[in-house]
Amino acid sequence: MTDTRTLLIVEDDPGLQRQLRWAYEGYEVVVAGDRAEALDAMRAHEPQVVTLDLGLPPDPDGTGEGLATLAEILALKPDCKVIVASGHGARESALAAIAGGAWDFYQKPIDIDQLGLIVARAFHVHALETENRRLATRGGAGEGLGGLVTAAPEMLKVTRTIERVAPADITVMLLGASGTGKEVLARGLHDTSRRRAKPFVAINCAAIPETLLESELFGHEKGAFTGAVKTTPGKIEQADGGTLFLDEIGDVPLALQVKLLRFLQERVIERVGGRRAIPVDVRIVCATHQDVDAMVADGRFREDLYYRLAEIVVRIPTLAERSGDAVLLARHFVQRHARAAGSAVSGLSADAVAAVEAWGWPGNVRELENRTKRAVIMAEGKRVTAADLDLAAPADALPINLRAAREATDRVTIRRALAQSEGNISGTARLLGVSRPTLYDLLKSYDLHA
Ligand SMILES: Nc1ncnc2c1ncn2[C@@H]1O[C@H](COP(=O)(O)OP(=O)(O)OP(=O)(O)O)[C@@H](O)[C@H]1O
Repeated sequence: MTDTRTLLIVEDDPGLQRQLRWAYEGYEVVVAGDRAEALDAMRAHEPQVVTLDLGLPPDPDGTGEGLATLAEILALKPDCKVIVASGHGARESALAAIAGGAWDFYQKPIDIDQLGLIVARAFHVHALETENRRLATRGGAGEGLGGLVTAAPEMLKVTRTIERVAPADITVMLLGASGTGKEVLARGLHDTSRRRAKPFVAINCAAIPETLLESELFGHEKGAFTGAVKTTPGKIEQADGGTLFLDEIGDVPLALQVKLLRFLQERVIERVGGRRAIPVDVRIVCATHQDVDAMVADGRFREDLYYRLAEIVVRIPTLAERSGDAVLLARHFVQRHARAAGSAVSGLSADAVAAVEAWGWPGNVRELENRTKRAVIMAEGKRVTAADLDLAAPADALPINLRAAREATDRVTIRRALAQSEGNISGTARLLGVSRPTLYDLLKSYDLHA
């Protein structure tokens, strides 16, 4: 971990190199003359900000070499802010550079003061972004709507939509893969609506045999069929005044779809075996992991019912599509399950974080929850490891440089030693063969806690 602000200047003109090297105060300035030197400097110095001349040898009059250098810099260090200098065909090359991930551009000839302002702003933005990432991975984001945990912009957009539609009595259809949190969102919607004091009733239409689904939904009168020993209100009636969540709506058979449609049009139900029309006031939220559009197209789902149910359609991203959420949720579940199990496990090891980030999460949040629950029981140390989560270590990509590799190893080793000595500093220092002050320095610089 370094707090040094390092600026890499990629410029092939020796005169300009000299001028720029001494132009800025407060940064460690490194200069490179071509692509190879620039990449070496990236690995050696890890600059936060780069100024890049697009006209580099062997193509000093074009932009090809500069753009290729830009791509390689960003592949090594995606958070790096690259400011490109364009001389020739300024507009087109600037646009190409921005499309290629450059943060900003300026036009040659260079105005040192103006460029200085752009560079200073780039450092400022980089520092802010780093801090935000640090807070997010520390678990800075809290629980929101219905106990939902997220810090991902993709998911925050969904929760904002839910909050916006909650007060109106419109029907909402949630589309998303299994385990993405459709029921959590439906409950969140109910809790935010004016119906919150009334019941929230959920029914999974796929989990109930077709023959029983009708009476589950609409209820039945005593003697309506063999085994109907007493009159029983259905889920729709139970939800009166509140919200009915129809999960896996795509699994409702066509015959029952007709009855559901009639209820939505007339807002009255008839129990199985009954003759009385009973008025019911419910708000319907439904969900499915199936492609309802395709089901409507080939006649497996009634189009008229679809339009009644889907006044608003909300698509829920998979866990893999929510940037940063897998680690955030893993931390959340580890804490929750550890508390519930009375376990001393308090977090994730570095290899667990890497494995959670690399995993594709085909079973979404439910899979993550199940794995962390099991891992909390399996964990031997204070932190859950990748092995506890039963996740293979991610493929070995070469880290940016030896220093980064050492830091990763240091972190893992320090965490293990801390776990073994149960957070005792003297014990950990002894295990690691370093003095207490050295250990304190390491903990501070790696932002680790005993
Ligand atoms: N963002 C989240 N924050 C906290 N817990 C979550 C989140 N998303 C899902 N969960 C938890 O994950 C589990 C699965 O969520 P949920 O049942 O809502 O998914 P679903 O999409 O309705 O799944 P299915 O379609 O299989 O019924 C639940 O235990 C839920 O509490």
